Amino acid sequence: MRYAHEVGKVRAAEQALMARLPEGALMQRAAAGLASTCARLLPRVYGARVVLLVGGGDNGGDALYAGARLARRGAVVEAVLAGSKVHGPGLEALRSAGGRVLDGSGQNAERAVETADLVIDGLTGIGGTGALREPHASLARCTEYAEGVVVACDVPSGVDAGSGRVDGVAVRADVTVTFGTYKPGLLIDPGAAHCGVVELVDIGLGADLPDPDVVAPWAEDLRVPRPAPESDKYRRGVVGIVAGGERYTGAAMLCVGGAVRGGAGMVRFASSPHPVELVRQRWPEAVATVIEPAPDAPAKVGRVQAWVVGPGLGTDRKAETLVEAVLRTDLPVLVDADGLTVLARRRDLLRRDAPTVLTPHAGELARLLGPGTTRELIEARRLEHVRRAAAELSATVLLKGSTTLVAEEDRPVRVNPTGTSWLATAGTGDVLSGLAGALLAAGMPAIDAATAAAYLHGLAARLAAAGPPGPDGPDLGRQAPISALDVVTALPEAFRTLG
Ligand SMILES: NC(=O)C1=CN([C@@H]2O[C@H](COP(=O)(O)OP(=O)(O)OC[C@H]3O[C@@H](n4cnc5c(N)ncnc54)[C@H](OP(=O)(O)O)[C@@H]3O)[C@@H](O)[C@H]2O)[C@@H](O)CC1
Ligand SMILES: [K+]
Repeated sequence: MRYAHEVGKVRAAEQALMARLPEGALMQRAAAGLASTCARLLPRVYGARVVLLVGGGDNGGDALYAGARLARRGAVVEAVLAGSKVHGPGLEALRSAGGRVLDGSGQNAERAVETADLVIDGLTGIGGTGALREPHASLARCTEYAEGVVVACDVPSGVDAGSGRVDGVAVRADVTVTFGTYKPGLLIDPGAAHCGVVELVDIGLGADLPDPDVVAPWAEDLRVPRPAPESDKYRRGVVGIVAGGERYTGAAMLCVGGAVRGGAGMVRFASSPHPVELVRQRWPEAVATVIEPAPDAPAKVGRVQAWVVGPGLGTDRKAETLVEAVLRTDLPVLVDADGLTVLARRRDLLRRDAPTVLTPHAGELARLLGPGTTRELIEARRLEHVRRAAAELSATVLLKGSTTLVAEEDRPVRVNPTGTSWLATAGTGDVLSGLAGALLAAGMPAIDAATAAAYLHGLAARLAAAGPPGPDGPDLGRQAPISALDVVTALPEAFRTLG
């Protein structure tokens, strides 16, 4: 698991620790970690050309002290100072070690950045707010043309450490060396996409840090239920899916596919005649039943351990009757797609005792949260909105997007680390809801089922997009377009990667 803390909590922990340490000791720990990563990234420190981009705060101080350490090992270190403020003792240390200062305004600085063997970005760290101002923005921009390695100090400048938001220009680092704990913005896009490889340097904050605000699981943190020899199909979990209609059948097919390949002991599918016929043909392992939109519909389907309702269902009165009927059961229910649109006008249906999982994209969440919230606002501040949704809707909320987030009230938000840009294609959401429904039916707690489903779904998409693995595994650098059905097909391979 990678743990991330909000900026305020990082500062509080730093304060507490600093009070027990000699002055400047913490910054020296940070600078030592940064310098040692830089030294590892360079073929040879002696004679290497290193450029420091230095802002006016402590982030610039870290860069200056790290530069001084590299200069003492024989690197040729030049600092470009952004603005008139600078960390005085850090600059003094660099100068004493033989480093020099370049004029930050001219083409000199740009050329130095472009041709250096390594650039350290120390413009802004956790103290950066809003879009980068000049000359920071221009300096950040010229790192795009850097031929050498770009290493961000703590946070790529221009990325909001607390949320991952990027307003305007931000440094795109090859490596980010972060101190003490991850910051949420290093795990959540668009910020996460600017970090490259993130290295965490232990500066001793551990005991002073509270519980994390955000966590990102690794494969080994996820446990999916594995059938024991004595498990029959009922014990493995039966998932009921209410999806599709006479006009839209694809969503139902994909949702059932996600559930079948998601390890459900049995899938019970219920809909109107046409989708039922199609599901029988494509997924003979599912038990498909024609239902009328009536309050007793769930009882007619047979016994299940969890429900999925919504994909391709439509949003009319009939759909509303079915969503209501399913939510009135005392079983875990996952609501997706059209079901969420229905819920936006019937939030009263969310008052229930059994777990409810909602899987909206930003547009659907905007409708659910009501007036004043737009899709754009949610896209820009995903962490804040997924938390708010979990609290206001009393549900486990999985917010889909380039970084999928899973939130439950009073728990750290989970960040999904898998996925690919090719996943943003029609029908993949239906696969996800079927898969998550299967895991819910297997008895996983709602937040774990949603987290594991997002992980497996994103991994299956990556495997499908990368094609058959070569001798070194899947080549993720050469991905191709995929369909939602390809994701279904790749699910078994994704399951095999989990312990
Ligand atoms: N505390 C500790 O013990 C430890 C802290 N550590 C390090 O300190 C870092 C935090 O340092 P910090 O608090 O000084 O803030 P920092 O990230 O340098 O940014 C402030 C500067 O940026 C500027 N600025 C802001 N926004 C801007 C914008 N949009 N565009 C342009 N400029 C902008 C702002 O200017 P101002 O707005 O004040 O004019 C000010 O000059 C942390 O990330 C870690 O690296 C480590 O050494 C471990 C121990
Ligand atoms: K930085």
